[in-house]
Amino acid sequence: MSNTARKHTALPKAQILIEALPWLTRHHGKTVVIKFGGNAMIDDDLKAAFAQDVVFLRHAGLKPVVVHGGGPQISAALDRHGIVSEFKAGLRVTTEDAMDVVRMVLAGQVQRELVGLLNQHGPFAVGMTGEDAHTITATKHQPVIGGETVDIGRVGEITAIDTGAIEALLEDGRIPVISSIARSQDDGHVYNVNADTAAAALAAALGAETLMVLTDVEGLYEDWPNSDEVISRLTASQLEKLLPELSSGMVPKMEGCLHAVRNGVTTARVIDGRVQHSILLEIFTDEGIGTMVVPDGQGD
Ligand SMILES: Nc1ncnc2c1ncn2[C@@H]1O[C@H](COP(=O)(O)OP(=O)(O)O)[C@@H](O)[C@H]1O
Ligand SMILES: CC(=O)N[C@@H](CCC(=O)OP(=O)(O)O)C(=O)O
Repeated sequence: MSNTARKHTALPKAQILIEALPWLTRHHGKTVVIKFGGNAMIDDDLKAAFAQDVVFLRHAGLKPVVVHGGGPQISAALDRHGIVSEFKAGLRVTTEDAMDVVRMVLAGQVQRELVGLLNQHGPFAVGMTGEDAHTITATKHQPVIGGETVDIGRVGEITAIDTGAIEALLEDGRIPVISSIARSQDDGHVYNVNADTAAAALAAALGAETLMVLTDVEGLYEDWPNSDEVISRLTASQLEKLLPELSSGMVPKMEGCLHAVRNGVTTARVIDGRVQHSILLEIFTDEGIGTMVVPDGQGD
């Protein structure tokens, strides 16, 4: 191929990079908390593409922080240990024995895998749990279901976030990868925290620009499970009205998005993690591809 022909074939690629420039300019130096849900970790290609996207953001001058889930992986491990998985109010009933398995799977398996994938691109990822350096502190969560307080074991309600360790890592150019386990403020043990809740609390405490929640649906469906019409944008107040109608995994996700935008985060997005490079797709589309939650007063 001649030099001129080579230049011509490269031109569309240059144009694509330039198209991303406004987004990259707006987000330069900003912190982005990305929650990777266990249900979105479907196959190796998808996980590898996720790692590429996160490293891309890091090289583009953003500060990505990864918070990961692992619900299905925990359920499979509990099953192998002969422990039955039960959820109440969208949260896993976590006995002392189950807690050991939760910690082993999140910190020893899922987090290690993501750290390994990210570090194929350079010495970036550092794995930690909310226990480390008092990053996440919690007390026993006691949900009220049907008017009664229910004991769901070692499930934590976040009471404090210390962003010191994460900020030091970001300052050093690293990518923190955080498992949703909290230290207990009550005893010497640990608590199981829903990963969406942990990601939202961290996004707010870090003053993140964006919270991106990658899951296994296109976004928030308007009338789930009857229709697949995705709500593309909603304000905090609109979301608040909708919360009582939501079910299962969407409850902590949307409560988290609401908490984030009510506490300084500019946008919270629920996006389809089953789509390869879904994070980069957000950069190239103005409104994004999933559901975007914005603070009140922004186009409502
Ligand atoms: N209104 C809704 N829109 C989309 N999904 C919903 C809705 N209500 C409940 N869901 C359920 O929430 C699930 C996502 O939450 P979850 O299973 O906890 O995923 P993750 O592992 O990514 O956190 C979806 O797969 C869907 O079954
Ligand atoms: C208290 C509670 O329910 N904790 C979750 C933590 C993992 C998680 O949230 O994983 P996903 O994001 O993949 O759902 C659990 O035990 O499944």
